[in-house]
Amino acid sequence: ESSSTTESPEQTRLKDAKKLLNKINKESGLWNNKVTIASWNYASNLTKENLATKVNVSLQSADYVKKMWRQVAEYPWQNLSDPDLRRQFQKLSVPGLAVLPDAAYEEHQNIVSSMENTYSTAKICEYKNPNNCDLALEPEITELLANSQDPEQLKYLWVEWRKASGEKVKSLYPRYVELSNTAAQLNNLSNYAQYWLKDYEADDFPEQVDALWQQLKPLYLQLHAYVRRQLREKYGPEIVSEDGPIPAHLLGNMWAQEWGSVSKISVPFPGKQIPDVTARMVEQGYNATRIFRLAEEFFVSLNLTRMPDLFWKNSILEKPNDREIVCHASAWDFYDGKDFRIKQCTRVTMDHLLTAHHEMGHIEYYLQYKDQPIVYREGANPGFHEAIGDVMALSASTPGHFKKIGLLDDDSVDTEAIINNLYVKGLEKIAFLPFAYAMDRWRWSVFQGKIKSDEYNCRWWDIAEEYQGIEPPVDRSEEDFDPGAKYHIVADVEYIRYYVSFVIQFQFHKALCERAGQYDPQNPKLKPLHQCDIYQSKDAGALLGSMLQLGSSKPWQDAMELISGQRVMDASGLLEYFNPLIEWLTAENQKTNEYIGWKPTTKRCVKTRAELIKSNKTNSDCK
Ligand SMILES: C[C@H](N[C@H](C(=O)O)[C@@H]1CCCN1C(=O)[C@@H](N)CC(=O)O)C(=O)N1CCC[C@H]1C(=O)O
Ligand SMILES: [Zn+2]
Repeated sequence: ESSSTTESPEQTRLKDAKKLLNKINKESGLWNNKVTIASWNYASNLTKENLATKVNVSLQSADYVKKMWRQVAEYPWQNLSDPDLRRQFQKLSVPGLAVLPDAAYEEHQNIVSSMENTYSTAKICEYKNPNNCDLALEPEITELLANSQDPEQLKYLWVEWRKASGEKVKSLYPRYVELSNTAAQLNNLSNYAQYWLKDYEADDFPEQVDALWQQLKPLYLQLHAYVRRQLREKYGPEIVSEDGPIPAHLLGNMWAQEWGSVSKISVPFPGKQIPDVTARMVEQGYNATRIFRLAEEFFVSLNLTRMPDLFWKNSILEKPNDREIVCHASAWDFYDGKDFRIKQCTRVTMDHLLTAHHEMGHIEYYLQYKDQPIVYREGANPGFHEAIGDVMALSASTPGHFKKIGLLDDDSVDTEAIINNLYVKGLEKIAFLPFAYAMDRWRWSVFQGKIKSDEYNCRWWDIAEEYQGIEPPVDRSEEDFDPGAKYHIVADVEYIRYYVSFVIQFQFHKALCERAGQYDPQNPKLKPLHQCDIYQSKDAGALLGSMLQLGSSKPWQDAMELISGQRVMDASGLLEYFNPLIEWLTAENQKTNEYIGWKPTTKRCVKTRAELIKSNKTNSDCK
């Protein structure tokens, strides 16, 4: 008999398309879950067996992805009338590394796992004590680097870590680059840099990033000049020059990516309180669970979703003492709408309290978009995912909030206290920008073939000097591989997402503060942006939640408009937040007639170490 509904051909096509997408969504959800479980098992117990299982499951999943990819390629989805269905098919048509031929995919998996394993298990000997060679990056080396004020010890830690990590993976990197680029080309993209940049849905995204840097660089130059002076007064002009780059080992962080540790020797008004709550956390008996419960309480106060029971059951919040794991903190989505975890070798410090908020921001995003199709269970762009936890921390780490939760006594907001607070925040947020930019400026050039494998290290230092104004504590050569001393390089994780996050998190902060009634754009002086705390604002939580629920179902420009009313990244939030600090630093640098910027480094980067030894010998001869 004739069909009861007079379905148009287009309606039939849409129905078929939805059926296909539902099938793929179910299957890919199951495969993602299996792969994530195997990856978690390896990352939380670095054994050969767990690696074999992880690679094996990844290969099986890749077989499914290739089949699905061919099915999508043969399906006429491009002219479907429904833009949302087209967007889902578009994302499915660029599945990533899994479309490499099996042998190549297995090799890529093994190379990245091997580099990450080397990094995660690397140990060095204690300074001046070759009997103890059991120092790991977390917590030992990180804490020594943050707290030591012995430049020779700092230099030792900086050099030894690079020998034990980057140098060890140097030989693997060219093949990783080659395989990654092959995978990109199979995805119809010219190279792996293009593959990473596709998630930002803007052909001019590198230009957008550079435009923001041009706007923010003046802030960085003022902070850099002031910190260089403080370090020169501390360590002397022999080590810290008046107008050159800053020696990287003195900045309290293995990669000079955030300089919070130097606040104690350089804060503008030493008599005034610094909002470093580490001591109070230790005094009050904080432990890992209490740190994460505190972070959770902030999200719940906004009426966002609390952590599921499974989160507390399955997460690893402390470094185990019976096995090797990847200690670098991370958040995990198991794609079943129920299982979400954090793995963090938590220490009782303010830095780890902020990291806990960062990681939980990822979990909250996973929870908010858990009912989206699998292809949309991502950030609006990767920078959005990195920003959420930090936005919470911008409120949770104000002196006013710390006082509210009993971690700080003096939350005075006189000018000097404000400058101190903004200085500590600036060492975390402003110092980070050129580091994050440099990370992918180097990698984009490597993937685009502009940096060859025989110049990896010296070009890395050219870029670090150009953007960060830092120099290595000792001469370097192409026998070193300093990029490989940073987690995201060995773990195949794109980094411009953090640069984007550190700009847009202030855009989000400003929008949420306004929605919370904590900030008036007509009268910003009433409650300055840097004192805003959105804690317990259900209105702010509702606005944020509505953006998070989108996942990547809409272009990020739509998500940005929903939360902030703008459709672009805009540094004005960051500039307004730090304005009092920049004015103070500029005036201070003028007073001391500080050289703003840096002249070329005198440190060398050459082909071989032999060249350095030879030239050092000739130098000492002629002295
Ligand atoms: C400490 C933090 N660890 C990452 C993060 O949380 O982003 C981990 C490792 C790489 C990706 N990742 C994840 O957890 C993802 N699964 C989250 C997601 O994409 O869903 C980190 O690396 N940070 C924090 C600020 C600067 C940077 C650094 O420390 O250099
Ligand atoms: Zn993150």
